[in-house]
Amino acid sequence: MKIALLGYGKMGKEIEKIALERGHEIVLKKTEENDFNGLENADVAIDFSIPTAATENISTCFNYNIPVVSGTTGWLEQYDEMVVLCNEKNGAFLYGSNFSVGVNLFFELNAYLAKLMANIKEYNVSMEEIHHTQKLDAPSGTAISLADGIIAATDYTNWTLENPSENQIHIDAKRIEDVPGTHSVFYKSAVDEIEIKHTAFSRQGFALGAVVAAEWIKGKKGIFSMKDVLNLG
Ligand SMILES: NC(=O)C1=CN([C@@H]2O[C@H](COP(=O)(O)OP(=O)(O)OC[C@H]3O[C@@H](n4cnc5c(N)ncnc54)[C@H](OP(=O)(O)O)[C@@H]3O)[C@@H](O)[C@H]2O)C=CC1
Ligand SMILES: O=C(O)C1=N[C@H](C(=O)O)C[C@H](O)C1
Repeated sequence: MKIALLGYGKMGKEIEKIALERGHEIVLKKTEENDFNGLENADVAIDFSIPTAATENISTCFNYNIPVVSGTTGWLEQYDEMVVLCNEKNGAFLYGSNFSVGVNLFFELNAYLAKLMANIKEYNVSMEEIHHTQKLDAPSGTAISLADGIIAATDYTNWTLENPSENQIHIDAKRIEDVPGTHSVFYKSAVDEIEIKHTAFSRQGFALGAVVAAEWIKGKKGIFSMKDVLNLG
């Protein structure tokens, strides 16, 4: 398969390594410095760029009729716009705040726990995410997905990075050198605490998941998520 990499930083390079190992070819390495030359030859594009570049990258793929998998975080207020555009162009689009199998299972566990806790008012929920110091967005896309999972099942209405009111989920976003990504969800009462936690040891799991998603989306049309790729229902 011919792959266009939109973003060739820490993730782009890790994805390249895994894509080559799986027999794919890289036809474009897009950064801030170059243009989309080569995108026309791709079977699929993988966008891991920066928040301000994601929508241009994704919409350009729709214009070229190339299926696109995006893992870039920090641009989600424009997600609905991209969905409309994808449908207008009869394209294929898959966004994932986190492509690792482990985190996608963690999303399911989080949703299940939130459902269990929905009517148990003794517990307050909060979250922590820890990432490397180069990360541009806070909270992480993964933390937002986890918060959305809790909001869907409980009386919590939104998340905040500081001073939560009663119906807000507090997310503590920490930046520590070289941490690939750690997410925890806490339910605390006066007498105890339940914690669920996912720790990434490297970027390998994110990158493998993105390549598997790219292999999966080739030849498809529509809007997808990692739930579809991993058959999580
Ligand atoms: N969904 C997931 O599983 C994961 C998502 N991420 C997300 O992926 C994104 C990238 O992360 P990471 O690789 O660590 O970041 P890096 O900062 O290491 O890389 C970003 C890359 O984007 C490039 N870039 C800048 N402008 C453009 C543009 N206009 N078009 C295309 N590329 C551009 C940069 O180019 P230049 O070098 O020229 O500046 C650089 O190559 C982030 O949003 C991060 O949150 C990260 C890990 C996992
Ligand atoms: O920027 C990162 O590095 C990561 N970003 C994603 C996010 O914002 O959730 C996924 C992962 O945690 C690493």
